Amino acid sequence: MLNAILSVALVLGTLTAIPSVLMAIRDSLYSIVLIDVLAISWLFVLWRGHFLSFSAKSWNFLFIVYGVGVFFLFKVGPVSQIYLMAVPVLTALLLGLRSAVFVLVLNAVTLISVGYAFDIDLQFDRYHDQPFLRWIIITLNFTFISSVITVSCAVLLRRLEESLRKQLQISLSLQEEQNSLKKANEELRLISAAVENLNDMVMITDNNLQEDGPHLVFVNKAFERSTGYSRAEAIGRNLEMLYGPNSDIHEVHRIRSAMSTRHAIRSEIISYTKSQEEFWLEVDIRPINDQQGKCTHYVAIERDITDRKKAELDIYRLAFFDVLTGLPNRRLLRDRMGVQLANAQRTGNYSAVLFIDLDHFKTINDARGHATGDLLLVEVASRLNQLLREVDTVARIGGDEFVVLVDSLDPHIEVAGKLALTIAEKIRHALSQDFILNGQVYSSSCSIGVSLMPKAVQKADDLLRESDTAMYRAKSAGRNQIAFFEGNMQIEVEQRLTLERDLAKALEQNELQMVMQAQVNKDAQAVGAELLMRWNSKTRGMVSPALFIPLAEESGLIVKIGDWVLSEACTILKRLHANGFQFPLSINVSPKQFRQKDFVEKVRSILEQHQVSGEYLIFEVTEGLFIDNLPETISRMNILADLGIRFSIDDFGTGYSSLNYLKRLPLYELKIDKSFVQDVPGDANGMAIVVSILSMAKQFGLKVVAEGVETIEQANYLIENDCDSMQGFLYSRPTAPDVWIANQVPSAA
Ligand SMILES: Nc1nc2c(ncn2[C@@H]2O[C@H](COP(=O)(O)OP(=O)(O)OP(=O)(O)O)[C@@H](O)[C@H]2O)c(=O)[nH]1
Repeated sequence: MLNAILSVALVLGTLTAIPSVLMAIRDSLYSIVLIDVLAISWLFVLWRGHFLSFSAKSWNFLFIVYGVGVFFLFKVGPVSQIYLMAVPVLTALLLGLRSAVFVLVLNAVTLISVGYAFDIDLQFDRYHDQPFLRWIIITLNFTFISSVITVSCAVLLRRLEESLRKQLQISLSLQEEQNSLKKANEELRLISAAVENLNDMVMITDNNLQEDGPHLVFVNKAFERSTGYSRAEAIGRNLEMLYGPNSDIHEVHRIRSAMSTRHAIRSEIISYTKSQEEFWLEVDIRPINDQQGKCTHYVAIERDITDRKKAELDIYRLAFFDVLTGLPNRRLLRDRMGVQLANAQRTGNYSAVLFIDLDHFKTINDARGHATGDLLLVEVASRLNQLLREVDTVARIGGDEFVVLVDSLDPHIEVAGKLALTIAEKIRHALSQDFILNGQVYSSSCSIGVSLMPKAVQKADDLLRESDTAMYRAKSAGRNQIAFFEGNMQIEVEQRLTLERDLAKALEQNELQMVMQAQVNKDAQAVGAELLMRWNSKTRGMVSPALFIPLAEESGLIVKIGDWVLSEACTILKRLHANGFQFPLSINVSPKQFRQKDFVEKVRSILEQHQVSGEYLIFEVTEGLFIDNLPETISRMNILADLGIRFSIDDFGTGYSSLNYLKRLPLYELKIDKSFVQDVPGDANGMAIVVSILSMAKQFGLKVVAEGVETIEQANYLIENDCDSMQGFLYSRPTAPDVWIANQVPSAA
């Protein structure tokens, strides 16, 4: 600022000085010329010189103006006051009010002292007689105006300065804000570029948990790449758009509940792409809060972990499953045994461990090669899996060794042992059926060791050892056997085994025979008869059918026995016909026999062989036949019905009891079980059952035979209610056909 004032003063001073100097020269006023030149030169030196400080320069400049003013006071008079007035104003401008006051005082002193002392003429025409008063008035007036102008200037300057400072501050803070805004913008640009190009999926949702919210407000490129949804398709939809049928519902609930309570959550969940392909996602969801701590959004960072999950699964499979058969291996078996043992100890229910080892497996390996041996092992695994329930475990623990874990059999050890034996029998039977491997037939068998749990202080390894020991016992007893670790159970097994062997022999040695029990109408005339089997063993005497028939079913002997029964029935029929009895014979057909693949063919060939029409045969089947594969059963029944064979449901009302199948089956007759017949006419429940069976049979157009009729009251009740025929001790005991015929001859003839 000072230099600007100096340059203005220099230019204007020079311009003012030129005419002044010329006129002074003309009037020979050389002192004025000298002062003008001196002042302009000094000004020039000050303007150019950089050796003085600001205040020194300012005081020099002020001194020049003051000096010129005082000089003009002497020489010129009135014009000097303008110079003198300029000095305090400039002082206020350059050095502040305090210095300006000093200059004002200096001016006043100069005016009064110089003016009064040298009686300077200032065109003030009054008080010439009182020169001191005159100079006081001049000085006061001058000082007054000069002070007002100086102070005004100083105040103005200060205000200006203050406002300038404020403006400077404002502009500084604006600058700062602009800088931080710029920085924030830059940061934002970088962050959004990073988020956009992240390999992880980033999804941001609003915080609307009502309706179908929260809704997506942002998804990055990785999301579009991984899911196949475009940004436009995803925005506005729910975060759960990625979940599907195999997403764990518990995890979905866990995520929902964390979001509803504004908590962060991490989860792993199966998700779906737009084209419904499954993939695993690791999900990390966090709430985003504003400055007041209120949740405004959620950010979800999700990563495709399908490969990791697959690797985990592969590792798990390798660690816990047998590669060849896919069955659990020894490690998983031991785990499950541990769990089962704990359960058994808690519930008191007995379970069983069956240790199965194939007999002479080495021979197949040696004769047909390892690959065929492997095929056999796979086939064995599949048969075992088919036989057992899902809750049971089938494991392969080495070479040709399999272990079956059967859960919760019964709270009583004897019952549990019997059940375990039945299962072991089923397995032994299943594995002794021929295997077809690569088109060739192989026969095999197995030895089974059984151990029951829990026993005191028993561990998984103890159980395995026990069943293994039992298995070796079965091997040493000749293979294709079952052995129990528990001694008392072993006795049962042996009894059963000998009974089974004796039964097989009984068939060969003609120890089995058929007896006949007539079925009569209301007039006590035979309209049919049921053939019943008897076993008169040479060594055991009469063996109860209740004992040997279930055994025959479990061991599979029932099929052979069934064929024999059919043949026998044909022979008996022919004998009856020859003696003039034209009624049909009922025989029992077990589900196992009925389900044999070649059953229909066998029936056809036996009928042909004996030259007997199917019309004279009634197959009594139980309701259990209709539980599995009903369509196949119906079609087989229809084929047999085409041969003339009729079907009767034995023990009706005691089993499956679904009326649905009655409509769909080619049935001829229902047999009321003797347990209901024995209750009539005394028991209200029994009567209700019998009456309802009779009326239902009528509705379906079926005949009814009542079994186990022993008293005349029972017979009368049944006749009164229109029962077609009766069978029981009241009319005849089961008798050998020849004896029956002989007894009937007089009346039949
Ligand atoms: N094919 C095939 N064979 C195997 C496998 N693992 C073990 N083996 C063979 O299985 C056979 C097991 O034989 P053993 O159980 O000891 O004897 P075995 O011939 O079955 O006779 P017994 O058990 O005494 O009736 C051995 O020959 C092993 O080499 C496998 O994964 N695949």
